[in-house]
Amino acid sequence: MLSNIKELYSLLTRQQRKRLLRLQLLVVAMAFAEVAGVMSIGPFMALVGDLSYLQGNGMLASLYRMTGMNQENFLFWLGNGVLLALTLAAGISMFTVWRLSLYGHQVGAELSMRLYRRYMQQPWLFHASGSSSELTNKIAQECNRVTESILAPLMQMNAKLVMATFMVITVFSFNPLVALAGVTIFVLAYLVLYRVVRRKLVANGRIVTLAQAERFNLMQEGFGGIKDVLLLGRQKVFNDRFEKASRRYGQAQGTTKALAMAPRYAMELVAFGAVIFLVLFLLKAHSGNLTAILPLVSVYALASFKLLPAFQQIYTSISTIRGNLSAFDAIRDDLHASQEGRQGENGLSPATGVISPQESIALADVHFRYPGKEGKVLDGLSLSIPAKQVIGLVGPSGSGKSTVIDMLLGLIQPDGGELLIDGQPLTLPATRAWQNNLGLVPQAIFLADASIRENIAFGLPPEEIDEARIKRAARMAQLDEFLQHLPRGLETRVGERGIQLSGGQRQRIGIARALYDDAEVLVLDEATSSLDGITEKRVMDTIHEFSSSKTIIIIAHRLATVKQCDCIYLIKQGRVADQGSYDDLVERNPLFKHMTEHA
Ligand SMILES: Nc1ncnc2c1ncn2[C@@H]1O[C@H](COP(=O)(O)OP(=O)(O)OP(=O)(O)O)[C@@H](O)[C@H]1O
Repeated sequence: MLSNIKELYSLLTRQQRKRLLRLQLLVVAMAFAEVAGVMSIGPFMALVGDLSYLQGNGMLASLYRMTGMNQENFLFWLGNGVLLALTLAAGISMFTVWRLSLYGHQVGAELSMRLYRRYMQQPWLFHASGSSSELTNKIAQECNRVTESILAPLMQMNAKLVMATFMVITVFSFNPLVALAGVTIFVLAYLVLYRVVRRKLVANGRIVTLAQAERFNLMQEGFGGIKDVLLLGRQKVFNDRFEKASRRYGQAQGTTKALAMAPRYAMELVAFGAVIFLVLFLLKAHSGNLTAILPLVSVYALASFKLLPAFQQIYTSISTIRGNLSAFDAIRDDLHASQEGRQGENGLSPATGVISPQESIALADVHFRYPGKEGKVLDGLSLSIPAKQVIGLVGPSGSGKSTVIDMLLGLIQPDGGELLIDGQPLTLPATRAWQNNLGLVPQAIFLADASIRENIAFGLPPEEIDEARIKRAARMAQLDEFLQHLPRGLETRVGERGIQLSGGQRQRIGIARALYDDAEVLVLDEATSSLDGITEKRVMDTIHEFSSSKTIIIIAHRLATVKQCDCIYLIKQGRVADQGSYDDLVERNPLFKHMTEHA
């Protein structure tokens, strides 16, 4: 557990470490205030028991003589003084606890920001081969567990440990034997309890992590594929699986919480027993003189009143941390990686500048294999796309067309071969500038639960959206007529993932999105497959209209879509099998001819 805490500390930024150090001063101040508050009760109780103390030579007697008050008044004001000391101590404690809790939660929030930033910066392949529910779970759930169940308890424990140490030292100075006996009893009792439950806590932590990941997965699968779920009648399967995972989660989490809190009652019993034993012991030692033992008993009673919850808090913190370390395990590697990434963050090319192809975009003898997959998807593929022309990519399903597009877009890097812009290889740092000039309409268009306007200007804050560009893009994507029928026009919300729209409407918003930035290279990956013949023709005519100013790459299964292309590449098993105009290919290529007949 200590090594994990050290590791967590190493993940803090320099400012966070400095702040933690400053907080320690506050923690020490709190401990002092608490101890002073407790100690001040001693002299007061001594005086209550025996007013003759005021006649002696002690500090209290000198103070009494200085004030010139009568005995009752002095006792009254002394009582008020003690109360003030206790109030001050409570105030400082409240303030410290507030600052500590704030610190823990701010660090937690920063960790989740770090993870979000890291995942957002990962290349396409990272996302293409992973699960988005896993990432969401790590940021939302595991980070929350680290915050609530590791960082926050650590902060609490930090304060209580310092306070308890100060308190024990002070009690020690009053009567070492009594203090030693008391502390030994408590520490031993807690140690025994902790040893007994430790294993259970670790096992529970793992169960919580696994069950929670499964719950997130089921939520994403269930709600994401609700249409299939409803049609296939799989609700029960999903419900059962969710129920099982939730039960496991509830059971483990409940047990962990109970195990962290349960010893309180046993410990209260031990504490009361100890106080009774102490009173009896002191009475015996002072031959039954109650006045003599009253101050000592009051200090011990108040000290244990403070120490008992402190011990309990330390124990609860340790068991909560132990039960949730698995949450830290789940995000540890990503957090380390995010720390390394932070240094390189400035190295990311800025979103400024564009690379504008004047002659050609080419792939030269490229090879590519998806990580973890056996065969090559692209196997020595070469093609050249003249600038300002319209090019079609066709081929059987799975032949590698989308992979070619991802490579042209700079989303994946070839294992061998090169992407050449005007004959120059595209370097990694220049990729951002290249992408600034690209517009893509993907097969599956992601729509956010926002207005049509916000979806066209995807990701831009509303104040930065250019109205003229929105209108132009909507017009070119043949959205005008559709928008006229909507009472709220561009303000209409589309529902999550555009659920309130038809496939064709979604596609046209996707096309408008690609046109919004007026990119010089447009890539349409099955972009018009959901449009009816007439709308598709209108969209394609508009696209062909600006073919003299843009380079356009079209993937289509419906071969009529690529009929007007200047050149068509036929892709087969990761290579270019043939190329030429539509008519040429129909005439000479049996596969192409076959495809036209069955399109
Ligand atoms: N993210 C990925 N991870 C692993 N393999 C992948 C991934 N994406 C695609 N593949 C594999 O690569 C091969 C080519 O896929 P690709 O999507 O490029 O083909 P395509 O010609 O565009 O197909 P379609 O016309 O059906 O869209 C397929 O066998 C596919 O299983």
